[in-house]
Amino acid sequence: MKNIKKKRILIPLAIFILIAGIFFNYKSSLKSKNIIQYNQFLKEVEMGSITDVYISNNEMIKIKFKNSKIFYTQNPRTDTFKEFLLLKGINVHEGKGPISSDIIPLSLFSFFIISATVYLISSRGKSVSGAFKLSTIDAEIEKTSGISFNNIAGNDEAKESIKELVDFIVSPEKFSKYNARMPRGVILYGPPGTGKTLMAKALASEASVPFFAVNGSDFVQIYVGVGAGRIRDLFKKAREKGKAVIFIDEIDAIGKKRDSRADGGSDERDQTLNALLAEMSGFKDSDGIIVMAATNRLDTLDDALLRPGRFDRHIEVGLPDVNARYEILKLHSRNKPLDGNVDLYSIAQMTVYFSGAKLESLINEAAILAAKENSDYITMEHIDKAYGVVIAGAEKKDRSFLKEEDKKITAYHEAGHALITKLVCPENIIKKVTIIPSTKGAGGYTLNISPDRMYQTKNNLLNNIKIALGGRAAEEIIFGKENITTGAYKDIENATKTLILMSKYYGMFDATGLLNYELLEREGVNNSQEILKICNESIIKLYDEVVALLKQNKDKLDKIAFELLSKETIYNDTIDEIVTS
Ligand SMILES: Nc1ncnc2c1ncn2[C@@H]1O[C@H](COP(=O)(O)OP(=O)(O)OP(=O)(O)O)[C@@H](O)[C@H]1O
Ligand SMILES: [Zn+2]
Repeated sequence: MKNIKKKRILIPLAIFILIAGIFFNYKSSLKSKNIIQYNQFLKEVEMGSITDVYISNNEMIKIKFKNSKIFYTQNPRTDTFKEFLLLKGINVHEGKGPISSDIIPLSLFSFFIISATVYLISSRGKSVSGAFKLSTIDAEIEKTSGISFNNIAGNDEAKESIKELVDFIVSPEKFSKYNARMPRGVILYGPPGTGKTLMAKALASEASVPFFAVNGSDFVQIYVGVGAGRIRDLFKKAREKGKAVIFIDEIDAIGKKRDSRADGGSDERDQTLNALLAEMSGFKDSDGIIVMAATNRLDTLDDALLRPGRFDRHIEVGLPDVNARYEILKLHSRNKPLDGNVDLYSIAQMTVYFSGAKLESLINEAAILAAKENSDYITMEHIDKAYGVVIAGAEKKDRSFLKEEDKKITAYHEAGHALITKLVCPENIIKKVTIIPSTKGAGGYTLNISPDRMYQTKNNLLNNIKIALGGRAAEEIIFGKENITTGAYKDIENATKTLILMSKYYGMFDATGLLNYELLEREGVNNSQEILKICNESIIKLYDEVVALLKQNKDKLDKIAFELLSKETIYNDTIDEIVTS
């Protein structure tokens, strides 16, 4: 009896001494090792003399030179440090870095002691609560304090939708009292680096709840059943905390549509997906847990994920337009010494198709260049140089490569849609015209809202076709018949669909009469030539009318295109102003 008591005191004491030993050993090993200044480190990186960097959370990080010598330098703790090194072709290791040989025996010994303690405690009846289970995932609670919606510029609509969720987490009772179904799953979709993670963090932070972040790919490429176990574990952890935001980045890894998967779907993924769906339907509305998932493409996700009660809120997070880029640049240069000659608005203008992440890295790259030169300020020259670095580091498919000419084509194409809308359907409201690509359109898009009607008249339908043709017609007028582009693909598809409906089902053309051609076909009466003829004749006539209309109003077309080129996104009032002037 006495013996055991003694042991209980001895063990923590031993552990304490050991840990202290390791700590001092580590500190003194740092002291005795070579430290180089961060400036010097950057120079060495440029010269290509560094092969490996071990990123950690420590104050100093370890670096390995070509000649295998080990040095330490200050940890810059910037978000893009890793990418910066990778772009320079340096091997980056995350975590603590290789344990130096002098620490290994001590570590082994302390591991032995700790294991023994755990064994002792557990043998006294308490369980180790899955601490060493394979199925646990490192869903650590990430720090979100200090991140608020103010740290996110642009994407106002997405921000508004997410702000609404704060209330659902903070006071779910308010909604459950009315039996209102609380949103459980939210999907944020849009191009990489547009701030999806940032939005999820801001939600957790503003609601003051823990934030659990995992990546979809953490759940695959492991043994069957483990992914599902990890999901259950993640939710268990979150539930233990009460309210929480769970963030699953790259949900595609577990939630891709079956037919689009290269492997035709694996049991492992299905099990993981099922576990996720089961967990999501498992918690009560009043729990105050929200699951957010991020993807670059909504259309690749399995429908099972998107059904009501699951991820039924879909919020688009798009690339910033020029004003949003200006705001993002301001945000990220707030704590940096900018020279007076730096004009952030003109930088915003030259960074079309840049994501927030890319703008952040542009500013950071410029800061590194300034630091290397020991310059007091970050100047426009640094930013120009950094622009080259960021562009060069980007992949080919990246849109920031798009030339000025493409921007002009998109601007005229969208201006054509907008102008025809106002000319043929003045009652329509153009919510937004933009040349920034999104999921709504490959080039840009024109969001046009017609008044609600019970029926569509023949005239309405013909006008819709004209609006669709406005894009191509503008291209032809401005750039010539030989230079029309593939950008009208969707427009032509829509126009064709409408014409087929009008002739085949609605009986709207004299030439094809009041007949339902589908029924005729079923009865063996094949009249598809008639349909083809009327569709083709109609579209030629409509297109000619659209071209004539645009030619008559070419000054307005130019004005709208010009506005689009300078502002990238314009709204109804601007267009009305131009059209009615
Ligand atoms: N709208 C924005 N306002 C301010 N900073 C932004 C914005 N968008 C992106 N950033 C910057 O880019 C970084 C990366 O953004 P984040 O990780 O949130 O993007 P993401 O959409 O989740 O990207 P991914 O799809 O690659 O996961 C942010 O930490 C921030 O510094
Ligand atoms: Zn179009």
